[in-house]
Amino acid sequence: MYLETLEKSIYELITETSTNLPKDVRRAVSKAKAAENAGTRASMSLDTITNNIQMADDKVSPICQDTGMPTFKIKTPIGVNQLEIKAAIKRAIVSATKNAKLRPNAVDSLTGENSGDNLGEGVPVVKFEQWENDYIEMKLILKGGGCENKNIQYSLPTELEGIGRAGRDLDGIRKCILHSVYQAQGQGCSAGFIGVGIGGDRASGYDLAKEQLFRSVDDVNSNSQLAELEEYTVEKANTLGIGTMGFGGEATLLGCKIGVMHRIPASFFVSVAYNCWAYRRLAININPTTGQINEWQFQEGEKVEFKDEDKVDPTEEIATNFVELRAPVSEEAIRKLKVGDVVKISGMMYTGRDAIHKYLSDHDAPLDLNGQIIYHCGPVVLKDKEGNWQIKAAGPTTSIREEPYQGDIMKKFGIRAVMGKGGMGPKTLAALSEHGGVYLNAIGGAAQYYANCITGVEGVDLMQFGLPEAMWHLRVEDFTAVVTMDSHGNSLHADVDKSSLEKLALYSERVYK
Ligand SMILES: O=C(O)C[C@H](O)C(=O)O
Ligand code: SF4
Repeated sequence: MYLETLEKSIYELITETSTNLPKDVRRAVSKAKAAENAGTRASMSLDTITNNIQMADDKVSPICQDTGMPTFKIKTPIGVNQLEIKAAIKRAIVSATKNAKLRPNAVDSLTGENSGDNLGEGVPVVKFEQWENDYIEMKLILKGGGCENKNIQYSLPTELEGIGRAGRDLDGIRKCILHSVYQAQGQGCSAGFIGVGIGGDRASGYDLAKEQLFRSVDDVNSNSQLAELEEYTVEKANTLGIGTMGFGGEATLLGCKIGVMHRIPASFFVSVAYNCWAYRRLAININPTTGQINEWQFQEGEKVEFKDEDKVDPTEEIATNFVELRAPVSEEAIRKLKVGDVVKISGMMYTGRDAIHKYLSDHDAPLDLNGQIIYHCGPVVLKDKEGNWQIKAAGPTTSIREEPYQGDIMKKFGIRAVMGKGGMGPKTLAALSEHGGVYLNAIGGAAQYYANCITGVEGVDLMQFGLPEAMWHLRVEDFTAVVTMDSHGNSLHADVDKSSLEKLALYSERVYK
């Protein structure tokens, strides 16, 4: 009975973490929204984000389609069987995946094969400790890949772009932390949160950084020097002008938590774990005799509900330069689009992410892509009772990973628009000019919001790459995104990068003597 109840408790923890954003995070997002100027792209993005948070909660569906690397940190009283707990975690993971609370995310690194059930070598991550308390504490974080890719580790002393030399002292640490926010730009779905680990070695430094992500957004560091640095970082990072999704704006960083540990003389690491706004982490206290949940953590304070009064139609706000797009799109129509335009797509689009881009670079496409729109997305899908595919969550993925392939593929197949998040680099920008194409930025993490714009799945190709990586043929209606790179050589991402680097340089002067 204990084991059954324990599995049920863990299943509940997974479901809540994936679908119901913690109260402290909601308050931080709500505060950011209040600080953003109405009518801007940043405030439109935050509206989409808050709508999405509410939809995920109401439907008990994933907030973001990337349900991340499930990471459990557990403390047990002496005598509790940890092997049984690990086995129960695995069973709960398999059921949560089956019920589309988690996307199948475990991929064999050598063969590329998706295990389909979120189990694999080293997945999930489960770490145990013992303690003297008489209950089990189980913490879970679902940290997605896009923000994980923006983690950074500095080895001091070092020379940093924009902000200059970072020495082996508190001021050098300060510079690394500010630089970490700059280098993430919008790619980790800003506005984000950072956990920082000072000291340790490369592995324990990152562990310490990630441990900080389990602190409450509103707590105050017990080390007064670090408390000051946390506050300083949030204040200054929000002057960099990166903004939500890197569109520019006031809200760039919603929280900074710093931990410190000893190091060995030759090493001095500052490790930064970046977490997107979809900051999914919760914890439960479990009765070790019954397996029942005694208490949920992160429950202090008000739960902000993002209800109807907040639901602004994003297209209404910036209606002046809003454009309808329906594939196949002509070169002429694409060349009319400019950075800043908001498009509303209806009709067909096709998903393609890492495996598809590599495949298309040396194979034919499974269908005619001339004039079509490619969406960088790995959705959560579920087959219904009639055997039809249902899209359960479908936000964009980080596009920059496709930079080596994108331009060539657009030209090879006549693709006119690619959509994802975080922007792309100079090679794609040049191809957009040459060929007549645009890059569209969708709001990262808004997986429920976008799933709602998908009216049907009309086919799927290349299933051998696994569900998230397959090419899904999606019929959509009023799917909204912003043109952030156009066919005239303009890139909002390049502009925001440049201006935020200039602002970062303003913090080169020593602050800590
Ligand atoms: O894998 C995904 O769907 C998204 C990923 O978390 C990303 O941010 O790029
Ligand atoms: S898509 Fe964005 S919100 Fe979702 S896991 Fe990746 S970084 Fe986070």
